[in-house]
Amino acid sequence: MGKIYSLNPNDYKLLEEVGFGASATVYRAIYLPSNEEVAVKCLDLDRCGSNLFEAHGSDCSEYIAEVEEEFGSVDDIRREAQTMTLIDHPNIIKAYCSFVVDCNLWVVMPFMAEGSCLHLMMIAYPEGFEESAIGSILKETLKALEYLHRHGHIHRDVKAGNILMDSNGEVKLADFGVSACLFDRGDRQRSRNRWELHAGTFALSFSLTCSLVLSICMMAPEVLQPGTGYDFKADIWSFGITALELAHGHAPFSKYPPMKVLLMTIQNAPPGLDYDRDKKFSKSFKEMVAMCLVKDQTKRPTAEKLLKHPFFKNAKPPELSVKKLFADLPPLWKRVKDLQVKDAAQLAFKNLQQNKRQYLRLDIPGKVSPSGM
Ligand SMILES: Nc1ncnc2c1ncn2[C@@H]1O[C@H](COP(=O)(O)OP(=O)(O)OP(=O)(O)O)[C@@H](O)[C@H]1O
Repeated sequence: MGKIYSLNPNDYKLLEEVGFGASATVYRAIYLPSNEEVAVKCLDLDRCGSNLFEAHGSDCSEYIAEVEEEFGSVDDIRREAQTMTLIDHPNIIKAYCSFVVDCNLWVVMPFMAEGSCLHLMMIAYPEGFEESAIGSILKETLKALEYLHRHGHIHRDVKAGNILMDSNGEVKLADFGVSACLFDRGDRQRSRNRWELHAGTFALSFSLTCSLVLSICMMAPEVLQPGTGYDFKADIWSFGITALELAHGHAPFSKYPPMKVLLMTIQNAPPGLDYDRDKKFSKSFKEMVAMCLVKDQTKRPTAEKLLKHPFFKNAKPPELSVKKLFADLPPLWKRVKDLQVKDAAQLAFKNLQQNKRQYLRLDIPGKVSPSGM
């Protein structure tokens, strides 16, 4: 029997913010009864797809009733949270417990002291990691996918931002906010499918965490195309894109607007590692990525088969190749704070540029035209 965690929010002392996503903020926290370090993911239900909460002010019961009517019962959501607690694999973040606090869902999980691969690249490796670290990170992630697929789950959000690392080099796949159970039947699956809008919008789905999926760069062509079914092979595509993300520091097409990414994913040849430009990477790595990024999903390998590829057979244990990535860096909360400051500065600069453009376009009294007229 695993350890039991209390469902009383007062038993958790929230400390620094260590991550933020489309729908959640993640805190380092102390579980007071045992003085244990944990992570608490606070999902803001207000940011989950609709703005129902705004319409109801602070009346949470009315809000939850409306959520139930729209998306299925909150009991279903709780049941799915239970499934998360049953998942048991060394490369998958397990939820210890979850409960509703006001209009937030709190998910308590192990604290991964080095945060996500995405944050690490943003702070220290803007051009991506070296191949030996990539091999270890991908192998651990693939073991997690093999387990999930074997148990009938599709993760649906495989990306560098969902691969977490601990200070001993351990790697775990996180975020089941958008995972779906292949064995799901009936109303719950139907209500979820109602929220899967394809081409023309972002692929958007509602499940346990009401997550809004904006990770369009990672999505397989069949996921983005209306009317095409998809299965666990969609994770293999995202896994290939994640490999490129780790190799270059960003996903292919990430600088384009979502609609363009959607069209490029459907119409263009699949992205990959370039034999000339990516000289520093081995042939075996390039081949492995090319196997994942095949447009015809039936031709992509299963996770089980991919694990047998020579690229993974030769991968180093993560405590050798991953641990050294963060050897000289400040603690996670400090890195996250630095990123937030950088983001705010970039936003301020963008606004300034926009105001300048507006000023040059508008006929503002007292404005001196560039020609001096
Ligand atoms: N257990 C954990 N330990 C340490 N950091 C974590 C943990 N879980 C999440 N984080 C950090 O918080 C960030 C956001 O978490 P998460 O991806 O779960 O939120 P989200 O709202 O679902 O994001 P998105 O929808 O963009 O994927 C992660 O990228 C990671 O940096």
